[in-house]
Amino acid sequence: MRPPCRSPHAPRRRAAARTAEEQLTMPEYDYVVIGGGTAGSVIASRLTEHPDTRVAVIEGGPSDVDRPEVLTLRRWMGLLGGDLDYDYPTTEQPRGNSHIRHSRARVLGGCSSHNTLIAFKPLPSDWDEWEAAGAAGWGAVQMEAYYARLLNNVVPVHEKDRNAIARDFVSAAEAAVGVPRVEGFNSRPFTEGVGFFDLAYHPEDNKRSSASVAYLHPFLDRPNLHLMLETWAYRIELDGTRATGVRVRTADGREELVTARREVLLCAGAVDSPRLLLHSGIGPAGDLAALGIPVVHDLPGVGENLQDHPESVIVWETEGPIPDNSAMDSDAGLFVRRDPARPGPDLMFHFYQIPFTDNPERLGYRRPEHGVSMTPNVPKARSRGRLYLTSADPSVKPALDFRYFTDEDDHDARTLVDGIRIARQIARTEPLAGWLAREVCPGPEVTGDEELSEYARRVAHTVYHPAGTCRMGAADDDRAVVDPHLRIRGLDGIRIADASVFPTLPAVNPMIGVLMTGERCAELLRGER
Ligand SMILES: Cc1cc2nc3c(=O)[nH]c(=O)nc-3n(C[C@H](O)[C@H](O)[C@H](O)COP(=O)(O)OP(=O)(O)OC[C@H]3O[C@@H](n4cnc5c(N)ncnc54)[C@H](O)[C@@H]3O)c2cc1C
Repeated sequence: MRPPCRSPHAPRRRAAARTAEEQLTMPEYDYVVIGGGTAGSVIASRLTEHPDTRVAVIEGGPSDVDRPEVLTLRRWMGLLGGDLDYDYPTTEQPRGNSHIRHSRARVLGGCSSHNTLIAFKPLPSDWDEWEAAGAAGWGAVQMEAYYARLLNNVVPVHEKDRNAIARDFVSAAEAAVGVPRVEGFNSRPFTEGVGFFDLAYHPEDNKRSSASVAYLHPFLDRPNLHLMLETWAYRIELDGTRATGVRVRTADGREELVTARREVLLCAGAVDSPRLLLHSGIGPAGDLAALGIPVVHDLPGVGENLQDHPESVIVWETEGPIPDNSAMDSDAGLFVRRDPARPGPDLMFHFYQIPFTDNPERLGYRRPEHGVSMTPNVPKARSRGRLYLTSADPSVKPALDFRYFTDEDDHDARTLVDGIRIARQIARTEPLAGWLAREVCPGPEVTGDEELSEYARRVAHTVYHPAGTCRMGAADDDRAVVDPHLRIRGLDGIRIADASVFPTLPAVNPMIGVLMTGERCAELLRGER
C-alpha cells in the first residue's frame, strides 16, 4: 500500500531523522497522532509537554524545517498542485465547476504549511451554532480560552506589506458598501467590516507561523516526541471496539504496526480522516460492503456533511503595474451582512492584488498582464455534499462530491451574484476606481441575475476549506461521528481532532478554529488522565 504521492525530499533534521534503532527503543507510545498537520501539531506538542508521555506522530509528508519554499508565506501559490500537495479532484458538479482541485498539504504542519494563514477567531455565533447542534461545551464562552493559548504569531498585516491598491480597496469598500473599517478583526466580534487581515506570520522575514513552526519546531528535541515522516497510515487497528494502533507504511517501504497504550488521535484532515476510517471498515456498512471492505463498525455519518466555502471571481485589468509589496497577495477583505436577521456576516470577499483567472480562462477569458481580483464567497453555504470511496484500494483517491449550489432555495448561488454586484459597486468607487482600466471577467455586459449566476458558478473556486466529514454531535445523535469529547461513537481509545469534526463551517476562514480544536482536544486528554 502506498501514499497517493511521495516526495524525493529526504527528511532533514534530528527529529526528522530518527533511526530504526531509535524506534525500536520506542515500540509503543501513549498516544499515536495520525497526521502532523494543523491540529495534529498542536496536540503532539501539548501532550509531550509532559516528559513521561510518549507520542508518535505519523505524518505522510516530509519535514518543513529549512524549506524556504514552504516556510515563506508569499510562496504559497507555488505549492499548489506540486509534490507537497495530495491534490484531490471533485466529482462532476452539475451546478458548479467540476474542475476544482482541492489542495491538501503533504508536509509537516499540514495545510497551515501551504495556506495563506489568514487568522480569524471563529465568531461567537459560529461556536454557539455548534453547541446548538449538539456539541456541548463548544459554545463561544467556553472556547474563548483556547484562542488565548495559541502559540502562533497572529498579527495584523504589517504596514510595509500593505499595498497601495489594497489600501484603496479598503477605502472604496468602506465608502461604497457603508461598512466600518476594521483594524484587528480578532479584537472584537463583528458582523460587517473591511480591512487588512490578521495573519499568522512573522512580518520581518515573511516566515510562516504555521502549526509546525509554532508548535513543533521549538520542541523537536523532546525525547518523548517521535515524528515518523513520509509515513502513511493505511489502517486503524482495533481489538474489539478498542483502537490499539495504526498500520503504517514507512518512508523506506516497511509496513509496521504503531501501537497506542492510551489513544489514537486521528488528525488527517477533512479528506483523509474519513478516508482512513472507511478503509479501516469504519463507516456506512452498506457502502463498505458494496466495495468488499469488511465492516468493522457501522457508522453512517462518516464522509457525510461535506462542506466548503465556495467562491467566485471578478477580475479587472489595472492601468499599469501594481506595487510589489505584500504579505501574500491577498491581504485585505470585506464582510457584509445582507440579512440583518443573521447573527454574523453572510458574504465575504478576499481582495487579490493579482488577476486570478485560472477558472475564467477555461471559459475563454484572457489573463491581463496587470490586474486585481475580488473573490466573493459564501460564509454559510447551505449545500451539503459527501465524501465516499470508489474502490477498496487505499491508493485510489476518494470521491469528493460537494454538491455545490444545490441548496433548495438557491441561497449559495444568489450570494455570489450579490457578491459580483457589490464588487462592481466598489470598483466604481474612488480611490480604487482610478486604478482600474476595465472589467475583464465576467465583463460589464454580463448583468442579469441568470447570466451572473451562470458565470459565478462556472468559474467557482474553493477557498480550500473542506470540513464536516466526521461531524461532531450529541452523544445520542446516531448520524454524528464523534461526541463532544471528540470520541468516535461506539469505539474506545480513538478520537478525531481536525476540520472534519466541524458540525458547520465558521463564517470566517477556519484555520484558527482548527488550532483551537487541537488545543481543546489536548485539554480533554489531559483532563481525562
Ligand atoms: C491553499 C489553502 C489556503 C488556505 N488558506 C487559509 C487561510 O488563509 N486561513 C484559514 O483559516 N484557512 C485556510 N485554509 C484552510 C486551513 O488551512 C485548513 O482548514 C486547516 O489547516 C486544516 O487543518 P487539519 O488539521 O484539519 O488538516 P491538515 O492541516 O491538512 O493536516 C492533515 C495532515 O495529515 C497528514 N495525513 C493525511 N492523511 C494521512 C495518512 N493517511 N497518514 C499519514 N499522514 C496523513 C497530512 O499530510 C497533513 O499533514 C487554506 C487551505 C488551503 C489548502
